[in-house]
Amino acid sequence: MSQTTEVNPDLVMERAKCNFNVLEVTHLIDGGEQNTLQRKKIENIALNDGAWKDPIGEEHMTPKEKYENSVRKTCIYGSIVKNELAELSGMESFGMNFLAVRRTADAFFKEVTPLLQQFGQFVPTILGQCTPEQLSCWLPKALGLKIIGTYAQTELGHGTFIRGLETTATYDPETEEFVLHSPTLSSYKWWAGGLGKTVNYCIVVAQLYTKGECHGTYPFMVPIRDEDTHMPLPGIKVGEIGPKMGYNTGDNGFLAFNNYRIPRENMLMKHAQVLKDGTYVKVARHGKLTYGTMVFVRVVLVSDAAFNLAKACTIAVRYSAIRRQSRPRPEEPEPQVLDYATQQHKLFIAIATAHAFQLCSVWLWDSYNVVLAQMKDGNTDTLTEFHALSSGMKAISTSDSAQLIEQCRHACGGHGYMISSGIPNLYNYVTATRTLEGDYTVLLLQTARFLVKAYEQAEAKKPLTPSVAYLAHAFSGRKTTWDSSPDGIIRSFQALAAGKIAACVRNIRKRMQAGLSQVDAWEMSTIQLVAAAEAHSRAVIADTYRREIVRLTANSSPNVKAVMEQLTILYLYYWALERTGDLLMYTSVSEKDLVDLQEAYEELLLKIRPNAVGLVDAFDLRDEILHSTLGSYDGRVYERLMEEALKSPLNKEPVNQAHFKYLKPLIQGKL
Ligand SMILES: CCCCCCCCCC/C=C\CCCCCCCC(=O)SCCNC(=O)CCNC(=O)[C@H](O)C(C)(C)COP(=O)(O)OP(=O)(O)OC[C@H]1O[C@@H](n2cnc3c(N)ncnc32)[C@H](O)[C@@H]1OP(=O)(O)O
Ligand SMILES: Cc1cc2nc3c(=O)[nH]c(=O)nc-3n(C[C@H](O)[C@H](O)[C@H](O)COP(=O)(O)OP(=O)(O)OC[C@H]3O[C@@H](n4cnc5c(N)ncnc54)[C@H](O)[C@@H]3O)c2cc1C
Repeated sequence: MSQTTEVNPDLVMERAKCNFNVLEVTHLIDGGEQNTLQRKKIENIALNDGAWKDPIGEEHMTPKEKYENSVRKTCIYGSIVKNELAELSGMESFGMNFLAVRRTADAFFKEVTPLLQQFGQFVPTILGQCTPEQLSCWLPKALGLKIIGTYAQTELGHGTFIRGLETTATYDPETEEFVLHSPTLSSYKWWAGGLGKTVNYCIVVAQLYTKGECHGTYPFMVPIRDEDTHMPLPGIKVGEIGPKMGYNTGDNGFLAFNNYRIPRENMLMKHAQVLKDGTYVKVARHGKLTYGTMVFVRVVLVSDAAFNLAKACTIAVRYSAIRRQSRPRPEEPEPQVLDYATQQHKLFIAIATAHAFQLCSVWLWDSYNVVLAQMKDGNTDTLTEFHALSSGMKAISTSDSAQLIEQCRHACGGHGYMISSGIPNLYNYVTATRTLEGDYTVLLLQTARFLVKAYEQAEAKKPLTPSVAYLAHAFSGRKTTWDSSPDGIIRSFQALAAGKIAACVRNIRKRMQAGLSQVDAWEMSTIQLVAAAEAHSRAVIADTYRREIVRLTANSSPNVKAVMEQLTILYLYYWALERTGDLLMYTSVSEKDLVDLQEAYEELLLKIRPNAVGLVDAFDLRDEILHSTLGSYDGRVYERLMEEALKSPLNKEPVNQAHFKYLKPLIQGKL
């Protein structure tokens, strides 16, 4: 942890007040002491020589300078973490090295590296979609950065509806090549990260045509720029899409093909093949295995949501400890804003949520590895449930994380609005993750498809998979009895998810009986279906968080156990209070129970308050990674804000020329 000599006295006081061993919680979050040591080792290698520093503040650079600076730092960073990147050669290796690379990358890039997609999607797609021969050809090149690539699926006209993509890959048996073509403006590839200027290769998702028949979308490895001159190859039109809310150093791009030819071997053929004569051979047992990269990235994004939220609450809690405002008791000094109950209400749920998502992401990752292992043995039975689960968790974690990061900004008042606070960049990054890799609503509707089918299984008394086992109790005809214990609240969350799914099924059936088609009845019910999928995903998250904390703290010291338990219960109370209407509908909760719950919630905030700074210190986020004037370990907030203000190019001269050119003539009435 970085410590400067002078630490703000309020933070010194807060750290003295903390009653648990901060390092023990850090180990818990990292998944064990060895992981913490390994992470710190990589952080030291990547950060200690200051290579992440910018010549001038990135926010003062032009877009072109920002991009070039980001490429410069990518090359430095890539050479520093070369060994760790090379280890990403198996999807199972999403361990501490991957997470440490992810964390340290944020010291180098306030927005993103143009090579994000090289490791976020290009390498994972090679790993998941290639035959062994293709893998041995492309993986070493991609991992060794001999080729730089991205993943171009989305088009100007379609992102969500993959089956609607228009780019075509038509097999020509005469030359044993695929001809890639963009027939319309809406078929232009759009969005792929790094495509604008950086990459020379691209995995392109296109509609496969052979022998006059369309076989759906498949990925193709496509060289788009000359490996020597980096010029776009003939038949390729490529460029950058322009300024965005965030990701501005990521050169997202567009791409179009004019009857562009690639060898037959460049179709990624793990799940289907086109033989030399043009015969199409389907290998995969499950129709959606070509969507595998998306499933992988959705799992990664849950961990990313946790990490970014941890950063935001570290900033906001440390700042709230040093910020003093208002004088409710005239005889006393102004309190730290962290002492206001409303401030605690804004912030402590953010800490608890960061823990919840972190633990869920590890659990989801382990479950994913089980699914992958089964698929290696040819068994795809669990993929459907996993797709529903990962879709729901990705949707909720990215959306909640973005909302809570914004709440952290509110908690920092005016200074939170400064770019130098670090929060705006965090928000701009995370809010995009709600959309990319599958939009929030769209993914929850995928979860809902699975839930409706699971409900029908339960109704028919057929066996249920673990994440929906609670549906077996949905047919008792009685409201679930309210019980404010943690297990009782989780049962209530499951009851309201079950109630909402049942209501959806009833509505769909009613509408179909009234003459609507299945598609129309489903469409009319989608508002409720999204709510049901949200309730289900929240029940899974609450249950997983609680179970994992109980398991992980079984041998913890008493105070660590206590504070971890308090956060878990806070999470449960918070969401119960957010959903009082639903609880009244689907459980026996009474008005008095809810009044008691609100009171218990407020008391819990008071109990957590002395440990708040210790809790965010336990995330162990180095100042270099936080990039925040408000959130540094030493709490020298005002000094840092002033230092940053003086870096503004407008402060380089006492009077700006605009005064003489425009204002003075206006003042003198000469305009
Ligand atoms: C040197 C520097 C180093 C720096 C290192 C840094 C390292 C950092 C690492 C960073 C990590 C991550 C960064 C990631 C950045 C990501 C950027 C974003 C990239 C993108 O956005 S890429 C584009 C993503 N696009 C999407 O997600 C599209 C969303 N749409 C879909 O997923 C689907 O099309 C759909 C909406 C789900 C519907 O598809 P479709 O119409 O074909 O299917 P149906 O609705 O008809 O359903 C049929 C049937 O299939 C089931 N199903 C659907 N999808 C799946 C699936 N994926 N798996 C399994 N089953 C699936 C569905 O449930 C139906 O089943 P049923 O018939 O009901 O039984
Ligand atoms: C920063 C960023 C980086 C990206 N990087 C990449 C990349 O590297 N490669 C790549 O291929 N793509 C990339 N994308 C694209 C991204 O995957 C898509 O934008 C995303 O999947 C959403 O699709 P869309 O834009 O088509 O939204 P749309 O589907 O057009 O969504 C518009 C609205 O319609 C709603 N909607 C759509 N379909 C339905 C439905 N069936 N039912 C109900 N509502 C619906 C949505 O909920 C949303 O409210 C990136 C996007 C962003 C923002």
